[in-house]
Parts: sequence; structure tokens; C-alpha cells
Amino acid sequence: AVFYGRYLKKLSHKTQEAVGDMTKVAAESLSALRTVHAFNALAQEEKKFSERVAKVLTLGRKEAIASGIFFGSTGWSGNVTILGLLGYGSHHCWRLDELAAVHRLRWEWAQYAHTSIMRAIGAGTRVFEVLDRESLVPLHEGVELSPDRRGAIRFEHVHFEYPTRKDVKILKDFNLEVNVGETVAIVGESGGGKSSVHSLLLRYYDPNHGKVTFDGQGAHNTPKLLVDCAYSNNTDIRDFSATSWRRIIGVVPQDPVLFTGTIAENIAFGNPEATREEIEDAAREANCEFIWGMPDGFDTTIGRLSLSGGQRQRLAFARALLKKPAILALDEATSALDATSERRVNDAIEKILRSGQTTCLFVAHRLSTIARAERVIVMEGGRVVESGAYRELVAREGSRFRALMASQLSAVEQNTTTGDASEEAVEEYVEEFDEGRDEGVREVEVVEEKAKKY
Ligand SMILES: Nc1ncnc2c1ncn2[C@@H]1O[C@H](COP(=O)(O)OP(=O)(O)OP(=O)(O)O)[C@@H](O)[C@H]1O
Repeated sequence: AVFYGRYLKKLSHKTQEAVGDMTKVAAESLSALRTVHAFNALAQEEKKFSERVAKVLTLGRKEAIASGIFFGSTGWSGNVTILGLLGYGSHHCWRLDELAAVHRLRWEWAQYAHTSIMRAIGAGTRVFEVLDRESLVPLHEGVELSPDRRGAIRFEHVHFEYPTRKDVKILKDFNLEVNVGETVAIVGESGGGKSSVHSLLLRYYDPNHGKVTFDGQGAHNTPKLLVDCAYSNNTDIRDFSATSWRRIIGVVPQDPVLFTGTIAENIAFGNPEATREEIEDAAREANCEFIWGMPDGFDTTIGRLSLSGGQRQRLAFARALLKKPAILALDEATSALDATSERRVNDAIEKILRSGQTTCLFVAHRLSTIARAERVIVMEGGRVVESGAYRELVAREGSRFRALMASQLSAVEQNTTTGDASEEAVEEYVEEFDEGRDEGVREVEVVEEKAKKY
């Protein structure tokens, strides 16, 4: 018992660690399931989890063998003793209930084993229920899309509600066309369904009515705001396999998720074959200069929250850019970033937008980001109510965009509850922005200069 105890103590410690590690991997992957899907990293995460499970299993087996030997031998000697006692007792014992007590002891053991088995079956049933669940969006069915395809994206009369909240219509006849290389910012009230547009684009869900299409033929000089969908050579994105469709999209979510591992591993998430050079290029492009200042650079191990909000966003940018995506879906962080981080994030956005290679559909909250888009669309009541260049919408008398910005301004800058801001205040806000924009462009040039030295 002493030797077994010592061995078990060591083994338990290791098992606890391994179980902790396994749970962490599962929790990280499950809580970031959208990111995992967006980067087609399901197989990678499954492999990571399987390795951890295998480790727990090996330790569990060792413990089972050790306890098998220990309890087997002690049980065997115990049984031999009891049998001996029974044999001996039957000669000497005249009271039947004494023998029955020994027998009852055996029976209780059998009951205990039975309860444990039943408990395991109960827990196992739930696990198998989860394992047997089929995704509503099949991952590998459909046409394989080549990763270098570029094309216009169209939302055609899309109606959508979440399966868990069928009574709330999120999108109602939503129509939008984004051409190749175009940058479109979606703005609107909080909770108006902007991020849901991304969810449909990435096929986390499919529309209830209408469709999202992709036209791999090239750019169109068609009207920007799609009213009448009279297109012929576009393909419903449901016809592509979800994995190959997601391969051409780079995603930067509102609250980017990091995984326990090195910075390089995080940038190469879903792209494990990427070379160090490619990783560094992506980091440079995304203004992640802070990595070079870290003690182990790209090999620095990070946890889920060990970087600041702005750094996390830029790292997520680098991760998205490494895919060299045809489409970039960016959901701007609503949480306040400090001024430097915000500028660095905006510079990174600016660089990508200026490249003209990538079609960008981004959900924007800050004026400084919105104004960087070629076209701004305003969402209200689940549909597009206004579309145009930033300057056009700002200049348009009584535009919804102006009203939206005015209420934002009054909420953010004047901190009032009235929701009204004067026209002058809006102009002032816009002027302030223009100064910031020029500064931003200069900043990008300085950074690019610096980047050459990395
Ligand atoms: N997974 C979900 N299941 C059910 N309802 C959801 C889900 N995700 C979002 N919603 C609801 O859908 C509506 C639109 O949400 P969405 O995130 O698209 O808005 P948003 O315009 O991006 O908001 P914000 O600007 O605050 O990020 C909200 O009312 C939200 O509560």
C-alpha cells in the first residue's frame, strides 16, 4: 500500500496536469468555434485535442494497471481470507446471520459496481448525443472553390433570423453587392444586424430566404446598391464546399481570440504549413511591430488574454492576411482602444485597403475607419437604407448617416442622453477626422519605412 500510494501520488499529479491541459484545449476551441471554422482549423484542433486525450488515456491506463495489481492482489488475498474464514467458520459458527453478514458485504460491492456502470452510461449517452450532431452547414459537400478566385459578392433579397430566436427578424430583404477589390463599410445602430451579415457571408448560418452569391468571373461595373437582382452567372455560396469558401475569406472578429501557444503559432492558426518568412511578412503588413520587441519575438508564448486589445486586433489581422484572402471580413472592435493602438489598427486597415487586391466588407463603428471605405452602407430595420461614398453621405442633407454620426457624437463626445447634436458639432467632428486621416497616411509611410528595417 505504501509503494502503491507513492506511485499513485506522482501519477495523480501528472494526470491532473494532463486533464487540465486537455480541458483547456477543448474550452479554447469550443469557445472560439467560429474562428476555428473561419480558418478551417477543425482538423488541426481535433488533432491537438486527440493528442491531449491520448496523454490522459496513457496515464489513466497506467493508473488502471497499478490499481488493478494493487486491488486485485489485496482483493484476492481478502477473498482467500474470507473463504478461509467461511470454511473455518462453518465448522465453528452456529449462527446463520453471521455468515449472512459476510455474504451481504459481497452483494453491496456488486451494487456499487452496477451504480458506477449506470452512471458512466448516463454520462456517455450525452457525449454521444453531442458527437452525433450534424452541422446544419455541411463542411465538405459541394464544389471546391479554387483559393485564387476573385469575384463580386451579392446578398440577394436575404431574410434571416437566428434558429434560436425565430421570432426576431434580423435581416429583411437585405440587398448588397460588393465588387472585386471594393471596400464597403456597414454602419448602423447597435444590434441592427451588421455582424449577422458577416455570419451569413462566412456561412456560420444560411439565409432563411434569398441567397448570397459569388461571381468568380471578375469585377462588375454594375450599380452599387442592388435593387433588382437580374444576374445570371453568379453561384449561390451554398453550392461551394464550406471549407473551400471559407478558405478565401480572412476574418478579423470584433473580439479576436488567441490560443495558448507562441505568437507564430497564433498567426499561422489554420495555416500550419506557413513559413516563418510568410508569418513575419503578415505581421509586418498588420503593423505588429510590438512582436519584434518581445523577449522571444515570434516564439513568445502567449495565453488568451496576454496581449492588449489593440495588439490582439493586429495579430488577428496578421492571421487573416496570412491567408492572402480574396475577401476580408472585418468587425471593428467596439471596445475603446487607446489612441496609439487605434491609430496602429487603422494604419493596418488603410494599408490593406490601399492595396486594392482584397474585397473588404467591414462592420465599422469609428468614424476614422468608416471614412477609409470607398462606400458606406447604412443598415436600418434589417435592410440597407443608404449607400454612398463617405463624403457624399456626410454632405447629404438629412441623411440617415449624418443622423447616426450625430447621435454617436452626442453620445460619445457630449455624453448627453438627448441623442441630438448640432450640425456644427458634426462638421467639427468631421474636420477633426480629416486631420486625423492625413496624419494616418503620413504615419503609414513612416511605418513602412521602419518596417524595411525589421
Ligand atoms: N447567435 C445568436 N443567436 C441569437 N440571436 C443573436 C445571435 N447573435 C446575435 N443575435 C441577435 O441578433 C441581433 C443582431 O446582432 P448583430 O450582432 O448582428 O448586431 P450588430 O449590428 O453587429 O451589433 P453591434 O454593433 O452592437 O455589434 C441582436 O439583437 C442580437 O441579440
